[in-house]
Amino acid sequence: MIPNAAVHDVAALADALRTHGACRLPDFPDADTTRALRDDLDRLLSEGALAPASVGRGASHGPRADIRGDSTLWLDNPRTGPAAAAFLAALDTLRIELNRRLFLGADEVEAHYAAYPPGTRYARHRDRFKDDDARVLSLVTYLNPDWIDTDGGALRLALDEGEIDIVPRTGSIVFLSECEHEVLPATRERRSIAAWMRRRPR
Ligand SMILES: O=C(O)CCC(=O)C(=O)O
Ligand SMILES: [Fe+2]
Repeated sequence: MIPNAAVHDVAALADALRTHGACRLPDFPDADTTRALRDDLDRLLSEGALAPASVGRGASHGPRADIRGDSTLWLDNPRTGPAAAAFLAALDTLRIELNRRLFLGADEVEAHYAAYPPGTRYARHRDRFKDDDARVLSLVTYLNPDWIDTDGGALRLALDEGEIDIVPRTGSIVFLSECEHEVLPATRERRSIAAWMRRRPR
């Protein structure tokens, strides 16, 4: 079982990450912020602002719909609205508090909007690249309030205690970036924000 925590209870969140490697934040972001982020993503999608995500690095870098089918836009892109900037600031506050408790040494936050068309997936992977351990903590926020379990699209996390499926409705899930996970296909478009707390290259 993955514990739940409130975002202001950073001690509980840190404890869950230490003991389970993952924690749900069912009430983060709050309802108003969630609505504003959903509206922002709605607008960006209607403007065609998201682009097919790439996988890999260097020469092998490029879109691979067989591995991941989402389209993305970074939250710090000038086309995003004020809700995106406010959410990045909230994530940064969380980063600082978690650093204090977990000694993550995370220097910065990065986040992108993502939309998975029906039937697309993200094959099992780690958010750390083989040659780069910059990402220490992953956080995914779901923007699909009327999602039902049979819509599919679960995030499947491979934790020490076994595989756990997260329904991508609302709220956020936080997990260690070294943990393997995959996004299962859904019957409808699946919207989210994927964020990472990471070390700056030194
Ligand atoms: O949307 C999710 O549930 C996870 C997305 C993911 O694994 C990623 O973007 O690296
Ligand atoms: Fe991932």
